Amino acid sequence: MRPTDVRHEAGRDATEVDAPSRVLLGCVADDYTGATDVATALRRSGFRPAILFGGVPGDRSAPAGADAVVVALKSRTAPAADAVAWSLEAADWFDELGVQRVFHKYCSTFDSTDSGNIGPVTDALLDRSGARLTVICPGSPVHGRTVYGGQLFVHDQLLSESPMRHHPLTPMTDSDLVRVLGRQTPHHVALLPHSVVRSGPAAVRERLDALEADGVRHVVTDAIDDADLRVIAAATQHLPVLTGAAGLAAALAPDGVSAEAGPAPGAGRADVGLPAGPAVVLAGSCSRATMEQLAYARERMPSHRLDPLVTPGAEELRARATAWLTDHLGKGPVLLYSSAGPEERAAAAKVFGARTAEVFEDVLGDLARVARERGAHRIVVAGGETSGAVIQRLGVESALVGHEEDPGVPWLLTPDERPLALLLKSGNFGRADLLHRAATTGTGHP
Ligand SMILES: Nc1ncnc2c1ncn2[C@@H]1O[C@H](COP(=O)(O)OP(=O)(O)OP(=O)(O)O)[C@@H](O)[C@H]1O
Ligand SMILES: O=C(O)[C@@H](O)C(=O)CO
Repeated sequence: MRPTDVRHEAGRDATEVDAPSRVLLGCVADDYTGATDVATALRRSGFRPAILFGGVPGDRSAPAGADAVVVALKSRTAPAADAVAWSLEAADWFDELGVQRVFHKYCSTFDSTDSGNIGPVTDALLDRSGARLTVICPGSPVHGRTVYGGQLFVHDQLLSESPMRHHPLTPMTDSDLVRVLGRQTPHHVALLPHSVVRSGPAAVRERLDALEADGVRHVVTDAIDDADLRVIAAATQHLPVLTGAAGLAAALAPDGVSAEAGPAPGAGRADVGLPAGPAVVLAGSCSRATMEQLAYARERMPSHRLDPLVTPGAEELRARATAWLTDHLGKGPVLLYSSAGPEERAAAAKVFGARTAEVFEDVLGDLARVARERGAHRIVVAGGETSGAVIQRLGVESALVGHEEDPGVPWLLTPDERPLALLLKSGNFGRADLLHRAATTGTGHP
């Protein structure tokens, strides 16, 4: 399967014929659920995005019919040098496609560590473009992420007070983004305060120019609602590199001029048909929303927990889960999960040590492969890293972006004769019934 053998169009009916189109925007996303989140935001704002998993496609050609391409990487927790190299490779490809703007998509909760990777990747993209300044804009009101005074809020909590402080891979214990990014880059970081954003695009542009003249490279932008993001989008049309989360992407506009007006009503809303057939939910996310969704789903569908205390070896864990899956698949939607709270995670770490996350990702990825081989038509995954492992193991290179099941969580359809429907859910996204709903809607199962 080559990405160009299929149509990657996202905003139209899947039977329409693609006309060649110019790729206006290249987006490099640091994880797979983040890539689907930004692709669906672009779709909402009127773009026709294509999503490419794992890096630049082998034949380097433009996906047919797309005017935005999203390269999904699994680079959020990779060594910084790898994250930089993969992102630059994507940027080189964007150049070949004639792309004029690059968007670096990272998590709306700024998931990163002091060694990267938001700072190093942004610096590398800026160096390459020759631009001297960009914005750092994780605010994404649709997901409850706002920035005020440079402090990142998750709904009504500071980031450092939110459950993100317990994240297994990127615990976020500081809400001050100027400070957080300042530890990831040797360059000058400054704040664009909300009072300036509220003054409109001309005031923002004037402040950005002044900050650039002062040698500032990274400008953390306050944004508390979509109107703020539209102002920022309108004021940064001259910048070749933008960075942020889906909120800013949704404020961009394909024609580059209507950013302040917002998307056309109904843009990108058409539903895609989902294939019928066995459905599997695989969860590795330990985030709060996922835990609530698991509690809801466990009461309504058969489930199996990957529990290292019951099977204290990776192969034993895999074998038991595989046997359970093959026994239950086909009788109705099933759920397999490793997700656990802080205490159970500490217990898991005693069994698997530094390899804990890797073991769960590996086993869940393998279960996806087994499910697909045994006829699953629908795979729902919770967690960005977990989604990366699943997509890699399934060998999926590209997908059509369909309608959103919940905000930021679109259906993806593989361009196969026997399409696979995938729902890659960011850890903290979705309503409590999302996993169950996604596994059952239209399957004839309650
Ligand atoms: N019981 C467990 N103990 C320790 N680590 C676990 C356990 N279960 C899963 N993990 C690991 O925790 C990590 C969760 O990250 P993942 O990105 O999948 O979810 P998330 O951070 O909630 O999602 P997102 O990145 O979309 O917000 C994975 O690497 C997973 O393997
Ligand atoms: O921005 C977000 O919160 C998500 O798209 C994400 O990146 C989760 O991994």
